[in-house]
Amino acid sequence: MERMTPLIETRGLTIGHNRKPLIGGIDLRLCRGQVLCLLGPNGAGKTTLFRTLLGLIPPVGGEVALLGQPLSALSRTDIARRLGHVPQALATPFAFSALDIVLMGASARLGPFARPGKPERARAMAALARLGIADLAQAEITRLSGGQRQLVLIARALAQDAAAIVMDEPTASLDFANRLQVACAIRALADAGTAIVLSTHDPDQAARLGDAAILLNRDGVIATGPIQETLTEARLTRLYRVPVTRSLGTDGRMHFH
Ligand SMILES: Nc1ncnc2c1ncn2[C@@H]1O[C@H](COP(=O)(O)OP(=O)(O)OP(=O)(O)O)[C@@H](O)[C@H]1O
Repeated sequence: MERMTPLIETRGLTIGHNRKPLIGGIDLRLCRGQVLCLLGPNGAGKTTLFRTLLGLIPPVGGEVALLGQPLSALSRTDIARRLGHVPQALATPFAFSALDIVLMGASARLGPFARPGKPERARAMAALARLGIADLAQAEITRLSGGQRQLVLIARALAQDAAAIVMDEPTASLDFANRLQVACAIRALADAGTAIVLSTHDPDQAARLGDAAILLNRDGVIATGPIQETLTEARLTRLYRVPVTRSLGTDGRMHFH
């Protein structure tokens, strides 16, 4: 029974700010090992949806459940146990080490005054190792490349031991090589069981990484469902309000122009 409980589920969710609805009718269901890609033009409401899923702003209507529990009944620590967060970029001027940053995730379950101990350090190191960056543990975060910093942020979410992670444009500021490396790391996490919701402005990336997609613009939810059926020419044209064509590469993957 537990295996069937979605990690994230929304029912009739309306998101918005200060009780003013932005988008309604959001019905999501995300299970173990799935990657759900959120696509939409600037200002559509992707960050607003993430902040709602994380319990940082209240829904204007409808419900969010994490592992079957209504979000409204969960404390911040309970939410952190269920849902990790990878922001677009790390905004810190401080010379934290990569390990310091990941320890923040590993300590998310501790009380506000508890100090991380051996188990938290072990969890943090294991998360760095899973992303192939254990050798960067002592490196100063300000000296890492954008791609390495993004992997550290993903390791921080992983060290939280949450079953699901939301990622706000995790590859937005990265060059081509770093984008591929981070995308591979994300897919590997999902293949190992983590559920991931990510926003992206790149339909090719969504086609490569995603199992499902949700398309949002100011008109609302344009489509949601399995990736192949959702990323159609007609729907992307409607989403972005420019003509979009879809082709199949020699690798069998969908590409969009
Ligand atoms: N704190 C806020 N208070 C009121 N309105 C806000 C607030 N934050 C965002 N908005 C508005 O909500 C709408 C959706 O913004 P949001 O940041 O969720 O879009 P987005 O899809 O993440 O955009 P982008 O792709 O540019 O990151 C925008 O019109 C924005 O101006």
